[in-house]
Amino acid sequence: MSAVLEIQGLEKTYRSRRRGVRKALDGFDMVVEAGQVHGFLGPNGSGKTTTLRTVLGLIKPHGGRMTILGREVPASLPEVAGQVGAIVESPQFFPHFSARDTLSLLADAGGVDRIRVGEVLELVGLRDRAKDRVKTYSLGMKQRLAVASALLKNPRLLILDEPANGLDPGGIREMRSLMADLAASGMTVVLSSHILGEIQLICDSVTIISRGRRVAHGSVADVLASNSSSTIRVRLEAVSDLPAAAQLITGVGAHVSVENDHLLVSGLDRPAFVTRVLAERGYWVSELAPMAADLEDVFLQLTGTAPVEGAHRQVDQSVAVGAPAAGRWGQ
Ligand SMILES: Nc1ncnc2c1ncn2[C@@H]1O[C@H](COP(=O)(O)OP(=O)(O)OP(=O)(O)O)[C@@H](O)[C@H]1O
Repeated sequence: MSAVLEIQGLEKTYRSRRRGVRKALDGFDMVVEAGQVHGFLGPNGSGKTTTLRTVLGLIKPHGGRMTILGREVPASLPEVAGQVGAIVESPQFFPHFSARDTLSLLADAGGVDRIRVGEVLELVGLRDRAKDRVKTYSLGMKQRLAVASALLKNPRLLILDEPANGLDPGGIREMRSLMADLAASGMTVVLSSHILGEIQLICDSVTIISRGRRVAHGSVADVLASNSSSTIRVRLEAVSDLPAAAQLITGVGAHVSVENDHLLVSGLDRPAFVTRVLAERGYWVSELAPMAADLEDVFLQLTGTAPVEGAHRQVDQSVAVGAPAAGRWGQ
């Protein structure tokens, strides 16, 4: 596999008289392989938009290296720009234009054959409303139009900031299948989103950013596996035996919590040991199951943004958890 987008050690510091100095990107790394749908995740204010805007040459970084399709950017942006489609922050459209007029105008300006307008309208599901004025569109329909405009050039790399924003459940599902179709056609898609269940369904790989640094990356399966705790759920044939069983397991060095109808056990190298310890004392295990973490669990854990009872987390309050990855090119 070859990388379509590589970022190494990206630095960006914002300075303003009122808010002082704010380090938005602090040595950030990211690698996106060809043909993948790559999820870019992070809490509010963690640096996602700054990264995407920097990649697109809209913001000047203070350090680091970036390549798109193997070419250094921003220096080579003029050469690669024709192969990159992007929506970063909701684009504004003329409210009195129809979707077809809007896309025709953009096609003409970008030297794209007008035949492509009909194709992208079909792809994003706007064909039947293409002649209506944009001002009559719902938020989700405007979002579809934005995606259509990014697809006009049939780009090799498509970058979408929150593409599912404002879409209804049916629209989200359609967006998911559109992403899958685009990736199947060879396009590489990078999408930032806060809808983690959706990312888990759509994406082949992810990068998680927290406080301007990468805290996890890789295939969704690997990120889940390497960040899942080794907690196992233990059920017994008799619920009334749970407290005594908990004591026994604690006695062999595991950490145990007693839940309603099961135990949660962690800190054991060999989970099957639980079965033996309990069986020896006549307690019969009816279930021994590893607890599967989902992307939301991992995200909350890595970014330190899980809700805390009685506290109102402030946007900059994510905790730097875990060291940033080594960040060599091509990793
Ligand atoms: N123009 C700017 N001037 C000063 N600070 C800025 C500017 N743009 C962004 N920041 C700050 O940089 C940090 C990163 O912001 P950024 O918009 O990249 O986050 P984000 O991950 O895209 O957040 P969200 O999920 O809320 O869109 C934040 O603390 C933000 O306040």
